[in-house]
Amino acid sequence: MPSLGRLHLITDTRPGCDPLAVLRAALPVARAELVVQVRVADDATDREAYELARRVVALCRPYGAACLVNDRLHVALAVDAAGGHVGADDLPVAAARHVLGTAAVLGVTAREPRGAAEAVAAGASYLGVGPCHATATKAGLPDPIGPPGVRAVAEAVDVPVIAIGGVTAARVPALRAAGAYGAAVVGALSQAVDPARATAELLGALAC
Ligand SMILES: Cc1ncc(COP(=O)(O)OP(=O)(O)O)c(N)n1
Ligand SMILES: Cc1nc(C(=O)O)sc1CCOP(=O)(O)O
Ligand SMILES: [Mg+2]
Repeated sequence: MPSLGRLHLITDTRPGCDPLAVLRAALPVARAELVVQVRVADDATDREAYELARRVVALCRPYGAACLVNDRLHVALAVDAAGGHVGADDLPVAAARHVLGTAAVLGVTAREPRGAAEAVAAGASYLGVGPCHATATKAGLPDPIGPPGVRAVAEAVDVPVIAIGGVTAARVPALRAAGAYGAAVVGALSQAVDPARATAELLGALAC
């Protein structure tokens, strides 16, 4: 697997959001440190997911940034993305690896050490671990695990741990100290007044 970027930007396709504008601001700042995960609403069509992913891949390419597709691995393959991300309601990890092939990046959601180790054994390249903090971006999540929960997973696996859920630049140092390799964000960039500056702040925190 090529080296994984530390800052994962997950597209925010809620009404009023402009994920491509946020991406255009973030890319020149983060370049190959950026991983863009194309995530659309569950009721979005495959065609909508494909069109967004196709644009993201094209924007990322000149910067060497990777594009992953959440849930819909056929879309990842169709747009020649670097890989995908799956969780408990998606294809099982081994099946996802089979679909994507050995060279692809495969992210898997893990919330505790045992599930994390199983995901790695089944083919995960990295783990999305959270929710680290409370978040208004996604409903129905379990209680936040905080930096101690991140540490428990990070100590159980040998793949990069990407902290997710309520991540801000101010919260990154504690997550890094707990063993997180990087962080995935929606609101910290999508809701930022100045997404380029917010990108720089997150990257600065992740570099320490
Ligand atoms: C980096 C990262 N971590 C966790 C998730 C959550 O994935 P999942 O549990 O499959 O939930 P949905 O995002 O599909 O609603 C993620 N997408 N990225
Ligand atoms: C998509 C997603 N998955 C999570 C998980 O814990 O599985 S938290 C989350 C949303 C993260 O958004 P924000 O950075 O705005 O908190
Ligand atoms: Mg999913």
